[in-house]
Amino acid sequence: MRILTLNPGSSSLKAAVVHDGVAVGWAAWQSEMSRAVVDAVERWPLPDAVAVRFVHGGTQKSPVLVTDRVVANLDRLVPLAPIHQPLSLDVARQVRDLLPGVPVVACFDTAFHANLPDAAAHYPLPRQWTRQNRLRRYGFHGLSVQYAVRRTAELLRRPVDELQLVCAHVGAGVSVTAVRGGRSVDTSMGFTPLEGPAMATRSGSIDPGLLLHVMKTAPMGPDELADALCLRSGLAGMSGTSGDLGEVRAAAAAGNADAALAVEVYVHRLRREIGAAAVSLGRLDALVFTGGVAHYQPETVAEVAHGLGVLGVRVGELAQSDADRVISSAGSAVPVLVVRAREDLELARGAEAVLADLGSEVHRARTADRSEVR
Ligand SMILES: Nc1ncnc2c1ncn2[C@@H]1O[C@H](COP(=O)(O)OP(=O)(O)O)[C@@H](O)[C@H]1O
Ligand SMILES: CC(=O)OP(=O)(O)O
Ligand SMILES: [Mg+2]
Repeated sequence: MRILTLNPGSSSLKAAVVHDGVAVGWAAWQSEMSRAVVDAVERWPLPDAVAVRFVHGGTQKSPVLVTDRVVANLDRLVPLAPIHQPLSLDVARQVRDLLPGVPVVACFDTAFHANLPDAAAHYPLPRQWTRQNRLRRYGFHGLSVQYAVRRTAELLRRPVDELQLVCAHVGAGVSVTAVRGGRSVDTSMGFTPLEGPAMATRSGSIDPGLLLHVMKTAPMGPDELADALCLRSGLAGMSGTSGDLGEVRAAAAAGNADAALAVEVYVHRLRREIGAAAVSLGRLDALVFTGGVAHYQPETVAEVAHGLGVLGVRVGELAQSDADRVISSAGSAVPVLVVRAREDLELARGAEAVLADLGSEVHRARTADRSEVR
């Protein structure tokens, strides 16, 4: 079965064709996103189905076939993922128009975290707010984490059920998840993908009291505030350069003190979240890094890992490599791995599962029809 996978992230749109579980074509767009879907559809032969990544699926626990009703429901979640959800909706709408008759499946980042323990899922806020607004930690990057966990189990030759690990997804968005026996038990992103470590252009967690102070001293509307926290903060906001860590590092090396501080804060906050995730587990069997930064910028992974001796982590010098691998030194009490983010494979699995369910529903309906006739 050929699945076209479309993964709109905050800094790129990635497409892949996955044939019977194996990726056979890739493409990525960092700009001109409006042309990206047309390009992707024209580039490869007609697929059996299309899978689209949606970061927010609310309380949805598994992928679903995209219908007009599903689109309307996902549209309501736009305010909870303002820099991702509109793009995914746009991609799904375009692909349905361009490929009528080809099933489109929505796969959700949030699904992997749908069964978080209560203590991790709840915010200590007034009960009425929580009920009225369905406030909870949804968690994101679930498709990436789910793949990284499976790949880690393969590389360590251990069953997923037995592994307790921390997975840091370090891309334009950054999150840290604690996974016990293949299930998410805590994660740094929350009600929206704004909580947690500092990110490319997102602030990550900040003191809510600080926001109250800013709102009093320099009043602004919710849209302006959202713009500042989602697009003008993080590495970009602190350094005054860009959200790309490679560029911020280059600016720091050229003597830009703001850029140097931005990298320090970024690394510090990521370590802090890894420590917090580790204590949500009974023991730490592995620490896994995935995402664009983990893949392309090993110096950042090494720098983060060097500060994690308290967790029994030891990592030496690292070179860039395309291979998924264990990067910890021989004496490390905890294996550390870098695994390429493969949301494409997870998206294809989701689409295949939905199509298989639809196939068996049709089969059940036909069998029921026949027995009624008899
Ligand atoms: N070819 C590359 N060389 C160096 N760094 C890269 C490269 N590609 C991606 N990155 C790093 O990864 C980040 C994007 O990560 P990614 O996981 O692809 O983001 P997203 O999926 O959110 O768009 C970039 O900001 C950059 O820091
Ligand atoms: C959830 C999220 O932040 O995704 P991305 O890193 O792809 O922007
Ligand atoms: Mg991404």
